[in-house]
Amino acid sequence: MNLTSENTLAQPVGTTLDRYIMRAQAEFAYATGELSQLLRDLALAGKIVHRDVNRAGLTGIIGSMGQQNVQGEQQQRLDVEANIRFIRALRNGGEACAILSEEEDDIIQTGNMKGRYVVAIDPLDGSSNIDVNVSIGTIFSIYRRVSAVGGPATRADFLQGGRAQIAAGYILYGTSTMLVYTTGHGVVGFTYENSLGEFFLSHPNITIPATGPVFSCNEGNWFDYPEYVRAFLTRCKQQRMSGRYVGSLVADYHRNLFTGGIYLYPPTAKNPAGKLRVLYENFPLALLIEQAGGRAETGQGPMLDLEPTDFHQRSPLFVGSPELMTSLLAESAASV
Ligand SMILES: O=P(O)(O)OC[C@H]1O[C@](O)(COP(=O)(O)O)[C@@H](O)[C@@H]1O
Ligand SMILES: [Mg+2]
Ligand SMILES: [Mg+2]
Repeated sequence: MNLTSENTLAQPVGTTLDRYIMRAQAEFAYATGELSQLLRDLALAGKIVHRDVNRAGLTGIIGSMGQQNVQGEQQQRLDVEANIRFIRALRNGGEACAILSEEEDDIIQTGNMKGRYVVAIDPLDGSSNIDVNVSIGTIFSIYRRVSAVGGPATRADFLQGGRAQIAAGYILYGTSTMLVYTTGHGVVGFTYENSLGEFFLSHPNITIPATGPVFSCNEGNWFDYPEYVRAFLTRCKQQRMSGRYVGSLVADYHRNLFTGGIYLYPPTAKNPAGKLRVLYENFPLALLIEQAGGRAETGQGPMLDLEPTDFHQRSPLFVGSPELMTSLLAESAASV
């Protein structure tokens, strides 16, 4: 037998998401498999949205839907498409009793009354980049319900607070499609293998570098930024850090997670309470970053300590490498 050919033959393809989830589940004696199934349902919808995103220009799922969502934002066709895909997958999966989506005014009761989980979701993040072929994503947050199993979900199920999340993650539809999530035991990343239709383990233990070369914010809002934010950004520039801003939260966040850096969406004149939504953007990304060794803040304290009051509540978001966050907070403290 020619050894070289044996070494090159049948290269292992890696650990599928399914297998990884099963192994992780086996580590928890009390695990019932419901959360595992929920993660699979999200991954399935993610695969379909990956396909829809990839061929949007051919299938005509581009452009505006000609209607607004509860945020007063123009809905893109892919926003609506992705929303339908995730709701359907979670409804059919049977584990989520209710869903809160960026694209829906109120809670969606799935009819899975026995379901023990609720999901808050941003089905398509980075809507302004959809039609220009720039990376976009999906962001999700999972809670164990506090309402009685067997009945409808309630507001309280979604307003438990960021530290009550039992899992959170995102799917990035970029140069490759990746699923990144945490169940409170570190952060793990999977890459989608198109030809096999499977997510494979590619990043077993993601941690953010203590600092990094990147600051990320929409400087078009510069004149609205609080003084301490401008002072911090000025120092970043004096240190010749690089400004990087895709305009898709998931893509900017993902880059910084790997290179080290800081993402800032401060209050602006247009969004005095901040632009990004607490329940399906800020909380899930804050849980992930803390699990990866970074920090997330509102400007008034840790993001995960914010007590949510409304489904589509917004807040400022500052998130990234611990050392950069510490110096931003020092700037803020000095400005008081
Ligand atoms: O255009 P701006 O003001 O910089 O805002 C961009 C931000 O808004 C968002 O597009 C908001 O998310 P959605 O696309 O899900 O509404 C973020 O992805 C992005 O970081
Ligand atoms: Mg978003
Ligand atoms: Mg969105």
